[in-house]
Amino acid sequence: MPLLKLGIPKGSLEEATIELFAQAGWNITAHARNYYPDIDDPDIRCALIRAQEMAPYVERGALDLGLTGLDWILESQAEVEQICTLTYSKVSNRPSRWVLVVPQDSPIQRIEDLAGKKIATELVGFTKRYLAERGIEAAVEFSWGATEAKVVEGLVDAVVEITETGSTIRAHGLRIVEDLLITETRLIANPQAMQDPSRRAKIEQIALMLQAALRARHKVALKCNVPAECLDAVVALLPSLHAPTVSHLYDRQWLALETIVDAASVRDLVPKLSAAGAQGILEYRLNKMV
Ligand SMILES: Nc1ncnc2c1ncn2[C@@H]1O[C@H](COP(=O)(O)OP(=O)(O)OP(=O)(O)O)[C@@H](O)[C@H]1O
Ligand SMILES: O=P(O)(O)OC[C@H]1O[C@H](OP(=O)(O)OP(=O)(O)O)[C@H](O)[C@@H]1O
Ligand SMILES: [Mg+2]
Repeated sequence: MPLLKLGIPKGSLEEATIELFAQAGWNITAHARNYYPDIDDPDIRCALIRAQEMAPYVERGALDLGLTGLDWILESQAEVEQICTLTYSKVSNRPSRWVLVVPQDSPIQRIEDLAGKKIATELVGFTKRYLAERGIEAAVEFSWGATEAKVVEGLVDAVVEITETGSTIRAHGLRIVEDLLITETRLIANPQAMQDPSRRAKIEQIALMLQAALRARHKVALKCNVPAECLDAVVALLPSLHAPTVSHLYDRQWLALETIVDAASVRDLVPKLSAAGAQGILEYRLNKMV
């Protein structure tokens, strides 16, 4: 098959993306001084590309496939096929938000109060369109970064910035006026590449495995042994969607129970299972969930 040209986002998403590929089954090794990381799949050639430039390169076919944020796909207005959403950011498995922020004591309370004001952002096109759709006339200027500092210094009236954990906004003592966009990582493909059966198959394989790896991060497997007389009480505690597998132990008075649950529910669930008579409770991490 022809080599599939894959763009890995350089910058904020780089580490998290390489980690996700590793969990999905592909080892990518970045090198300090070149932008062509190795990948242990002879069908794929990798390139490190800025998230901001990913969609235009995928649109024109310089890359068949790439990962970038929804924010930069919208900003570039590139025509690419969005294969799937992969909800992870720089440090978490959650989306990030582009927000309008002002100093705590600013008179700006609502987005409409921006009329006649000056705003700095890296996401200029999106912000201009967002304001135009609401009939708000304001000056939007490009910021090369460290954007929060500009509103603190009074260089502009407001900034539109991305926030994930909220720590940068807190550190600058800023106030969020409005959410403009919830963004998460997307897998995007060149439309012609999707017409080619062998590249399409490879893209679908990658999409399936990346989604399976991400899904598994939110779930765990639970195993326990239950005396037969406690089985109904223990099963009643488990979420109904996840019907448990039940098998007999050598001692027929005991049953082994296995199920998949939300990782976040475990700290509440395990004490309840124990109180209902479950013993030898084990929790396993999962690597993939299809
Ligand atoms: N915590 C985060 N901070 C910034 N961007 C993030 C974060 N989490 C995810 N992203 C996504 O990463 C992409 C931006 O990454 P990129 O590395 O190109 O910009 P950057 O983080 O501003 O780079 P730089 O390190 O040069 O400031 C966007 O699609 C954005 O949605
Ligand atoms: O809500 P948080 O988790 O604090 O993350 C958001 C911050 O991270 C990014 O900064 P980056 O590291 O890209 O620096 P930059 O401002 O120079 O682009 C972004 O521009 C915010 O400043
Ligand atoms: Mg930045």
